[in-house]
Amino acid sequence: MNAAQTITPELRQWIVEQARAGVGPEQVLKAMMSSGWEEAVAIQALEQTLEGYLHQHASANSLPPPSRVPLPDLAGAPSSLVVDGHEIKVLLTLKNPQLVLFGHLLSDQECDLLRTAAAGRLARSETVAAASDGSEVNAARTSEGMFFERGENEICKRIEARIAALVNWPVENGEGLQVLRYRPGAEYLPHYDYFDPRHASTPAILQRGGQRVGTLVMYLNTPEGGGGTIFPDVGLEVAPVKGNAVFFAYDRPHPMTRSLHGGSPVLAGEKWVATKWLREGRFD
Ligand SMILES: O=C(O)CCC(=O)C(=O)O
Ligand SMILES: [Fe+2]
Repeated sequence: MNAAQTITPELRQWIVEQARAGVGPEQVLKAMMSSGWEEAVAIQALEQTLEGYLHQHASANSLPPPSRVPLPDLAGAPSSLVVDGHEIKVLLTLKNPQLVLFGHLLSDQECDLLRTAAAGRLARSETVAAASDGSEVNAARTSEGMFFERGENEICKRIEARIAALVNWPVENGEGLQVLRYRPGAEYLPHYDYFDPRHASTPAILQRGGQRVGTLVMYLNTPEGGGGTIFPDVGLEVAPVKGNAVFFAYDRPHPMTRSLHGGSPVLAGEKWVATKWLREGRFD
């Protein structure tokens, strides 16, 4: 850095004032350069000052700090990714929420194998209880479901390895696959998948693997009608198509991630999904 151009407290304050007044960083940069700042020094001043400001703002507003999240490698905007010889289509991406729609993540045969393996073990779905420890049956969630242990059988192992490679996240940080079946009329009202920091049961849940930071919902069949996965904050509805999967990541347990989502009511036929939740740390 040019020793003659130091970032004084006055300069920092001026930069923060510009940000508060809604002046874009490009304009601030332009103003700094026209008053004699070298571009590289000005950019550094801007970045350092605004980063510090954002952190202070976050802690003052009790925002949890961000964590690393699982993400596919989409450098070069590929139309497909090959994972272990299996070609997965990239059909749609969103930045906020961080979301990717994959095509053909599972083969028809893999979908059928998972459904068959799960069918005999389905029970009415539960959600985390709001007040006490443990879980409870909830009117917001009218599906039936079951959990496999991680690595429980060959089909789980194969799919878990594919997911880990696809989103660059250790297999050990994944929960066991969950399979859900929705009959006509069944739905899952909009919710967040992270554990609510305000719930009494959350600290105990977080001891095993930390927060959830990503979700992959895989469609195991194509319902005749309804059953899309909705993201109300951005007005997105993902059509449930056998073998496709929607992935979304959330870097902190906060609505600012826009990761609110739900399963809209099935109108005709059944809807089957397998959900994979990814934790910050090892889920042992
Ligand atoms: O069924 C869906 O489309 C969404 C499922 C879901 O949100 C979940 O399993 O957490
Ligand atoms: Fe969910």
